[in-house]
Amino acid sequence: MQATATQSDPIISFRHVNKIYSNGTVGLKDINFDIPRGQFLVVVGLSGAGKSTLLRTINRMHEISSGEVLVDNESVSDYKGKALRQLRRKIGMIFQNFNLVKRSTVEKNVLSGLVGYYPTWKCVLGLFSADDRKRAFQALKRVSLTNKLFTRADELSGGQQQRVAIARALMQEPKIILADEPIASLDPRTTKAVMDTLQRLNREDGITVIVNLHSVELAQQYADRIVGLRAGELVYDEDIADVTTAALDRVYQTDSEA
Ligand SMILES: Nc1ncnc2c1ncn2[C@@H]1O[C@H](COP(=O)(O)OP(=O)(O)OP(=O)(O)O)[C@@H](O)[C@H]1O
Repeated sequence: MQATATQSDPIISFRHVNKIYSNGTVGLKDINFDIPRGQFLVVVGLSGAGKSTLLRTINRMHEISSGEVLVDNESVSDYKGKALRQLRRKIGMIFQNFNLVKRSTVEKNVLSGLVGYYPTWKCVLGLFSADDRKRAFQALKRVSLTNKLFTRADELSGGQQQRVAIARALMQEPKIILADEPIASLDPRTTKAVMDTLQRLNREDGITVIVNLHSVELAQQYADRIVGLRAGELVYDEDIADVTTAALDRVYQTDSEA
């Protein structure tokens, strides 16, 4: 079944991907594009354009209706059981609302990134090895938060919580990070800290990063490439060198204006 992927193969490919929700809403419409390894891709579009849906088809948080999503040349729809858990391990996910256990310490939250590696009961009981604790510390070092190891998550600022969420994702040693509006609830200064952290992981560790953003300005600042969705369709796809604000604005036209 496995076609071994080489470095030059795209890490993710969308082939005629359609997603229709059970209530009939079209989430994605014939999406076709490849994402090269190590790219920092930003997805933009109006609210409801399909950005979250697109991201969530990659780790199968959402099932597609037809077409294929390939990760490392393999169709994610074929993954079951252990293979699906392994797929999800190599894909870290960052959410707008951080998804931390607020009453737990930063260290425990970061260690919970190992949930795909340990039996769940071990995670629940907090039975982690000294080596894993060291890894958690290293992950926190990458996001500059080692001084908060034993602080409760709900005592941190939003930006710090998001960096804990990134450290948690790093415990999976991911090849891909999906970030769904990671800075939507942050102020400009903490936004920069979070985006800089994602950029560093992309550049230094070669992690492929895919970020959904509302801000075109931020997209232009951080992306290697920007794709734009409108009503579930891919209507824009440019490398950053070719991005113009005027062309990007068209992504934000409503159907009546388009
Ligand atoms: N579980 C669901 N059931 C039915 N329709 C859904 C579901 N989730 C999303 N949709 C619809 O699919 C379309 C795409 O939604 P999606 O959340 O992917 O957009 P988005 O671009 O991420 O929006 P936002 O920027 O507001 O997060 C929208 O019309 C939305 O209402």
